[in-house]
Amino acid sequence: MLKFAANISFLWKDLALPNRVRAAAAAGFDAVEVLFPYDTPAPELKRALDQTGLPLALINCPPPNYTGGERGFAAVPGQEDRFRTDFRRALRYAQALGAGHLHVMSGPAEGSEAETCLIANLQWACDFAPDHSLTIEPINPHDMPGYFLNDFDQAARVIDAVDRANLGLQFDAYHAQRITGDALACWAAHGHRARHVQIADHPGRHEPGSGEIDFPSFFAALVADGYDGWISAEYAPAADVEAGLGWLAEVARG
Ligand SMILES: O=C(O)C(=O)[C@@H](O)CO
Ligand SMILES: [Mg+2]
Repeated sequence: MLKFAANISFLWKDLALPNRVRAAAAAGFDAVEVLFPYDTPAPELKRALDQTGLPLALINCPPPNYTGGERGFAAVPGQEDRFRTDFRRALRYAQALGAGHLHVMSGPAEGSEAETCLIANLQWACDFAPDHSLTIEPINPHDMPGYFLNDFDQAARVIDAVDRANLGLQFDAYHAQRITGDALACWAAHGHRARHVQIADHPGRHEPGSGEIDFPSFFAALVADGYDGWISAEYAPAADVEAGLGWLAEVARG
């Protein structure tokens, strides 16, 4: 059975973070994910998670000092010490909250030197946290110009080169559609590497069903392929969050 998480960095933005967890539980989600939870004291968030019983599926690395700064350092040559410091902090936060995955952001870079740097940093991180699941996510270059990891073949190459069991692909159907023009074909090629899935339709990055991605077929492919990880709703609600949740009942749960 497919399991759905609410990305509470995108959903219920008008509420305080702990209350977004409560809203996700009330709306029927099975988990939450938070991109950058670091401005909220971990015990406050933990209390809401414990009260609702919702697990935290994922957080992003790097942690603090992110706001207004770069989107990670993992692929930036010369920033290896910064990467390690950030990673250790993010890991502590992930462990305090029981976060399932840590999404390691590659940051702004280009070229083969950056790829070599990313591979070495990920090998270090995987070995530093062998019991923790790490993910990398290709992000489309229109939304995040200059971000290093912007292609699924590139992500596959990096994952294979890192060669650690605790690193996997974060497959975002919206980015897959925007990068390749065909999210389903992209899933067919790369889904076997996926540890975590995120969804939004394209264009617009709104609710599934609002754009061109065939989500019933996408969900059917996940089921057929035995995908058993989280599917996180990482979209900008077209209007009210609850009013846009018809897809959860109708499309995803049949
Ligand atoms: O932008 C996305 O898509 C993500 O999943 C984020 O983790 C990037 O911050
Ligand atoms: Mg995403």
